[in-house]
Amino acid sequence: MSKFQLKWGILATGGIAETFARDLWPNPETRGVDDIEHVVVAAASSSSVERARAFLKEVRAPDSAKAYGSYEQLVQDSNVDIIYVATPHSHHFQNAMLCLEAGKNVLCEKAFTTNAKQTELLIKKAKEKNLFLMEAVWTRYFPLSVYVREVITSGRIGTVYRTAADLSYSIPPEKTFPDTHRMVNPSLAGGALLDLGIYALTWVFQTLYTTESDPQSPTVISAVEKYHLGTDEHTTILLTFPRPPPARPAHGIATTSFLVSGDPDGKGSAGPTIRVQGSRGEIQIFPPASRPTKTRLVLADGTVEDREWFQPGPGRGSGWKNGFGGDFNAEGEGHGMFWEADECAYALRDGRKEGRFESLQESLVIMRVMDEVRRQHGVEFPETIESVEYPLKL
Ligand SMILES: NC(=O)C1=CN([C@@H]2O[C@H](COP(=O)(O)OP(=O)(O)OC[C@H]3O[C@@H](n4cnc5c(N)ncnc54)[C@H](OP(=O)(O)O)[C@@H]3O)[C@@H](O)[C@H]2O)C=CC1
Ligand SMILES: O=C1OC[C@@H](O)[C@H](O)[C@H]1O
Repeated sequence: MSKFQLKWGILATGGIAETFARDLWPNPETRGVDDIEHVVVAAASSSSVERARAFLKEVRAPDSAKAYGSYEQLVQDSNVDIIYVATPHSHHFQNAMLCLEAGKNVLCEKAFTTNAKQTELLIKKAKEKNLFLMEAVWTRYFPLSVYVREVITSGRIGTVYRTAADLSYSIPPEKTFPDTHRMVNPSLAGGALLDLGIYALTWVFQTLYTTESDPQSPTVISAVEKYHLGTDEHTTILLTFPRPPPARPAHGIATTSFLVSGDPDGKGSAGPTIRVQGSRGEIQIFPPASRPTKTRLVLADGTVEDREWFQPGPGRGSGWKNGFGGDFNAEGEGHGMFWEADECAYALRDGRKEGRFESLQESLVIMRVMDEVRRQHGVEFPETIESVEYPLKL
């Protein structure tokens, strides 16, 4: 059987670009996928062509892969099918628009853009150009997430009325990050919400929003503590999802923080970081919410089902370059970014323009929720990165 080969261009050469590109290297058959394959054919760095070249070597791209010293050159490469955008949040709109304008399909890192208006414009451009566009919320594509959604749609836990989800790390920003770092810097659209909170929102949405036949935007109430730079460091969001009567509304509680940890000992001893609660039981997901590997189903009839979700390898994941995440994969374990890459390959092979497990509409609604949280607390970014003007030099 001939395999569909997806040719990737990597835009940026930072921490997650490296992790993602490494995950493209293992043979998909190691995860039971035998009809597609990935190859990195090009990478671009905004700093230098040498950096792009070194990156290609680090991620074991073929010798034929092209290195570019600018993103503008990368998008002109006719051998590239799809571009993975891995710059800071602040730059996603400009970078993804550059790719779409040049006729390239795009997988863009989370958070999709700085604000919802920018996301709207990307969606419009992708539609106009008939291109594939997807926010890289990798967690949605894990077999674990597929299982959780199936537990819900099968009715095993009854009607789901509440999801509480958290992604928090005890990383006091003043001790962990220089003010210029993308995690805290307003000029790079930093803060807990866009970086980590989006995973808590992902779990709330993929359990309360996508399962509804007629999904509606939730109402938003929030509490935010700000870091001295004005970005958020400790955020709690309460969402109410309306449902057509006689069903009752569902509540989502999404929390994120740099001040406390959802997994203090790093072993899940503190318990689940996500609880999806229905009228007949609940499904629990253990930390971290971005890359969980353990679930527990607890039903009112006494059933308890524990499952482990190994990320098949080989592969090596890397955490944040500044060291607080570190390498957290055992040898022989993949990082798990290949599932979203596989989704892109299937979409391009089959002519789909969106990912199956998060529609562009849903990405947009989540961006609107984050806009609303920021609006409620005056969390503002510089005008240039909130701008919907394109092109704009940042
Ligand atoms: N899915 C996941 O698990 C993760 C996702 N992410 C997401 O990936 C994105 C990037 O994060 P991460 O890789 O950790 O960030 P890094 O800071 O490690 O890398 C960002 C890269 O973007 C490029 N870049 C372009 N312009 C700028 C600029 N003005 N300032 C800084 N970098 C710039 C640089 O590469 P170059 O010069 O070579 O172009 C840089 O190396 C974010 O959207 C983040 O939320 C991050 C971590 C995990
Ligand atoms: O996307 C992410 O997931 C895991 C976190 O470690 C990281 O900060 C974030 O960007």
